[in-house]
Amino acid sequence: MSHDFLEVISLSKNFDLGRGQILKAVQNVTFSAAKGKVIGLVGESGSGKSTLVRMIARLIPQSSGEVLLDRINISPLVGSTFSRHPARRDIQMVFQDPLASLNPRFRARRAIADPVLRLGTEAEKARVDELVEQAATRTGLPTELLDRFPHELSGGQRARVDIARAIVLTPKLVILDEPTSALDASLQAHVVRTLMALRDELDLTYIFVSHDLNLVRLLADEIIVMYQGQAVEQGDTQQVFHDPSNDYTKTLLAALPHMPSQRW
Ligand SMILES: Nc1ncnc2c1ncn2[C@@H]1O[C@H](COP(=O)(O)OP(=O)(O)OP(=O)(O)O)[C@@H](O)[C@H]1O
Repeated sequence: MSHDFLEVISLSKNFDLGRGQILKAVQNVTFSAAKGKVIGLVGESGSGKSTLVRMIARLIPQSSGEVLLDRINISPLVGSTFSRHPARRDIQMVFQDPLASLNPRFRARRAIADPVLRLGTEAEKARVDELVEQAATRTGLPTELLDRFPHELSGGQRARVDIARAIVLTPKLVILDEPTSALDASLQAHVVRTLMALRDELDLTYIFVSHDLNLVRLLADEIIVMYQGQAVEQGDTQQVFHDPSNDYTKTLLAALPHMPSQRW
């Protein structure tokens, strides 16, 4: 039977707010992604995007539902249990603000080496310097910057350190949570081009979380629109943009300035 590389099945998350109040942050979201595809996840603030991707990355447990990566059901594993599982290295996340996610006391070289030292095989650990330099080169970070601390780098360079760290062990799934939102438009375009080149080179699957519908339109093969915890619209990106079925999506799209549908 054919299967998609990533399968998310009816995934839900309830937060107990106390006093009998339950917040349904994510409700029964189902989607799948083939290898090498980019899934764009959009929706307003509070719609459940981060909660959904944090469950997929096994940072938090789901209330119900399943996540399968390459047919392995990883949904029983979370946090430290997942960190010891062989599938852990296959999923990496890139966060919104590298200054917040990078350890200020680690030079870029050490930051990028971190997944190798924690999750790599003995053979990979033995060639950590080579792997770090390869990842830096792949992400367009000049290797002479590897001995700098995060505060000694520009925003674009920090974003590249974060991406290099995510790809150093050549994962299969990379979750990008608003990775370029702290950057200005021209830097954003550079970083996005780098991400697309890496996707092609390493056959990565991306989940790209963004407020920016125009960016998602250019990048994503498929799109999921979240609204109040539910996936209210999902499907082929061009189809969703040309013929949205859901009223909320129609409102979102009507608010967009016209953009040519070029690719990066
Ligand atoms: N640990 C938590 N405890 C209680 N409620 C939470 C928790 N984490 C998130 N929420 C709530 O779940 C809902 C979804 O939040 P989430 O961060 O997933 O949204 P989002 O779409 O990623 O928003 P943003 O674009 O602002 O990052 C929000 O109402 C949020 O307040």
